[in-house]
Amino acid sequence: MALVARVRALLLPGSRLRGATLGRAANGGGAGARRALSHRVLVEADPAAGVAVVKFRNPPVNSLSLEMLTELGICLEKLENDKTVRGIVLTADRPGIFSAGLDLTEMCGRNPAHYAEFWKAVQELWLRLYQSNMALGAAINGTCPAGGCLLSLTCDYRILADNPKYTIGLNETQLGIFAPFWFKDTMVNTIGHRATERALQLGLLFTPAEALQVGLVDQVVPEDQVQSTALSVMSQWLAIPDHARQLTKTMMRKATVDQLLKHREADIQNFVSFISRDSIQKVLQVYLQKLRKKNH
Ligand SMILES: CCCCCCCCCCCCC/C=C/C(=O)SCCNC(=O)CCNC(=O)[C@H](O)C(C)(C)COP(=O)(O)OP(=O)(O)OC[C@H]1O[C@@H](n2cnc3c(N)ncnc32)[C@H](O)[C@@H]1OP(=O)(O)O
Repeated sequence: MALVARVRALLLPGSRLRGATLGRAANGGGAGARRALSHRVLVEADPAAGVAVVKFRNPPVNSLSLEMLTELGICLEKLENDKTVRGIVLTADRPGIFSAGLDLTEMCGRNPAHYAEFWKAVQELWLRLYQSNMALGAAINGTCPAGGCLLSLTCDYRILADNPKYTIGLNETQLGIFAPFWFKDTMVNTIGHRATERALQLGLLFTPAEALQVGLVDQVVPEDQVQSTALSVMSQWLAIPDHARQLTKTMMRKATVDQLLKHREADIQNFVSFISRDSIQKVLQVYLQKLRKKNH
C-alpha cells in the first residue's frame, strides 16, 4: 500500500482526529477548546473563536518527511471539513525550529519511485495550503529554512519571533540544489521579483529584522508573544465575511496555482531526474554528513 494510503488508514478509522470531533482540551485554550493529535501534528481548536492551532511535532527538527507531509495534509483536510473552524495558525509545538524544510533523507539514496511519491506529497501539501479557503497564519517560533519557509509563505500572514537565530528563507542554492518554479512564484507573490531573484540566487536566510524589511514576514514580536499575536491578527482576518475574503484570495493566487496544476506531472518527472543525478546525490550526501558530523 502506498504510504499516503497507509497513514490515512492509520489516522482515519480509530483516530482521535476522526470526524469533526476533537477531544476537549485538558488544559489551556478558551472555554470549549478541543485538542487532538496524530503522531506528528497536534491540533488545538477553539470553536468559539473559529480557530485551530496546528503544531508541528516531528523531532528533532520538524523536517517534512513523507509521513509528516501526509499527516499534516490529513489534519488540514479534517479542519477544512469542520464547520466550526474558519482560520488556522501553523506553528512548532516546541520553540526553536519551525521546520528544517524538506526531509533530506527522502531525497538521498532512494529510488525514482520514492522520489516521485515524495514530490507528489510536497505538491499536494502546497496545493492544499495555497488554495485553502481558511484564513492561514504562521506563528514562526523557530528557524525556518527552505521547505519550512515555503510552508509559511503559503499562509496569509507571518509573525516571526524576534530571535537572531531564527532565520528564514529559501536557501536551496546554498545546498547545491535550487527552488522549483512554484517555490519561486510563492516568494515572488510575497516580496516581489527583484527581492526574490536576489534571495534565491544567493540562497539567503534572513534574520528577523531583514525578513521584516524585505516583507517576508509581516511582524516581528518577542518570542513569548508569537502565538498570541498570530491569534489576534487572525481575528482581523476573520472579521471579514468569509466569501469575500475567499474570493479575493482565489483571485490573487489562481494564476500561480494553475501553473503547477498545468505542469504537475512534468514537475514530478523533472524533480526525479534532477535529484537522481549522481552529482546532486553527492552534494546532498555531503550536506547531510556535515549536519550529522556536528553531533558525533
Ligand atoms: C532542469 C531541471 C529541472 C528540475 C526541476 C525541479 C528541481 C527541484 C530541485 C530540488 C528542490 C528541493 C527543494 C528543497 C527544499 C528543502 O527544504 S531542502 C532542506 C533544506 N534545509 C536546510 O538546509 C536545513 C538543514 N538543517 C539545519 O540547518 C539545522 O539542522 C537546523 C534546522 C538549523 C537545526 O540545527 P540544530 O538544532 O543544531 O540541529 P542539527 O544538529 O543540525 O540537526 C539534528 C538532526 O536533524 C538532522 N536534520 C537537520 N535538518 C534536516 C533535514 N532538512 N532533513 C533531514 N534531516 C535533517 C541532522 O542531520 C541531525 O541528524 P543527527 O545528527 O543524525 O541527529
